[in-house]
Amino acid sequence: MPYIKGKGPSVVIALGGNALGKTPEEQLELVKTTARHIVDMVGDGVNTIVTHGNGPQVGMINNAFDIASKDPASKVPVVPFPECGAMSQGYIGYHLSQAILGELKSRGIMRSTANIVTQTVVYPDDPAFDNPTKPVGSFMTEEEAKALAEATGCTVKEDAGRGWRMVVASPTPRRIVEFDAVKDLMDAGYIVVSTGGGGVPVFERNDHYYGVPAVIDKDRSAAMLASGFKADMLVILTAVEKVAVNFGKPDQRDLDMMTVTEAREYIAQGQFAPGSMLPKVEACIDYVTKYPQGKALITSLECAAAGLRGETGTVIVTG
Ligand SMILES: Nc1ncnc2c1ncn2[C@@H]1O[C@H](COP(=O)(O)OP(=O)(O)O)[C@@H](O)[C@H]1O
Ligand SMILES: NC(=O)OP(=O)(O)O
Repeated sequence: MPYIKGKGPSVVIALGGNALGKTPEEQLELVKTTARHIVDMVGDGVNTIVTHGNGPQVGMINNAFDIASKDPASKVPVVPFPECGAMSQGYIGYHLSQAILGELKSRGIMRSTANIVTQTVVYPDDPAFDNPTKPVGSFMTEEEAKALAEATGCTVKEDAGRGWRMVVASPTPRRIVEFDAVKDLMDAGYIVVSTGGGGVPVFERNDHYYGVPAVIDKDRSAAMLASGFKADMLVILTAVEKVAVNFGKPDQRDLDMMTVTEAREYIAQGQFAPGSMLPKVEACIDYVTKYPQGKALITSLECAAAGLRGETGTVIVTG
């Protein structure tokens, strides 16, 4: 089916960490595979917005500037955290866009990409600012993490049984500043890479925006975009094909479908790990609650195209 601008179904995709890798070199290689799966999924018929995480990347950029700026000989200035967030969006978007363009071209699909460095309004009184929870940067041992906290004053925490990381506040996204521009580009047929890392968090004061040192959960921002656009689907791509109950236990059971009521029951039972699967399920609940005609899908990058065809993954619907 040839692509007809604005006529196909619409999808907001949220890419997890396994789609990007941890270093620029690794990312440049991994995004080729990511782009193949994205184009398999949305090819020439789907209106698409691609959002992505930035935890490892914003931490890496922040760390590099932090260390360099402490050495007077380097003449590297102090670079604030929101600027690091914007840099992470720019560099990840550049890699993704390059890879998607290459994939489209190799298949003869006449579409293009557009990257938008996006700002997301958050509220100053958000309680998240009193309790940093969002892991950024690379994993460390407990000793390394505590030494970093001692040296820089940052907060460090254990991340879902996988090691220690620096953590920053993760406020609730309230509004995407560039929402209209993203919509116009999507309607014009571009595959839009937007709201990376959830968008750079900003406070809005007297008609101006001010960057905030925090990282928004990208799945929550993706859900807000999807409900705002009344997108037909929110697709959260991570490292597992399906969401499970009793995850990692001998009696693990993979789920094909959950209603919002069932998802809430599983959350109450503690089935989804905070900091990993829980925010994804919550984002899906948020989207289908605000836009009940929508369908949310959680699956792996490899299963993305099959998931969109309804063949696999976990679907979350209203009810
Ligand atoms: N109930 C569950 N079902 C499936 N996966 C789960 C569950 N609880 C925790 N997980 C873990 O959550 C991971 C997804 O979270 P995370 O790695 O933080 O996401 P991202 O892909 O956005 O980086 C899965 O790969 C899986 O290891
Ligand atoms: N911003 C964000 O959610 O990044 P990660 O997915 O890398 O944690």
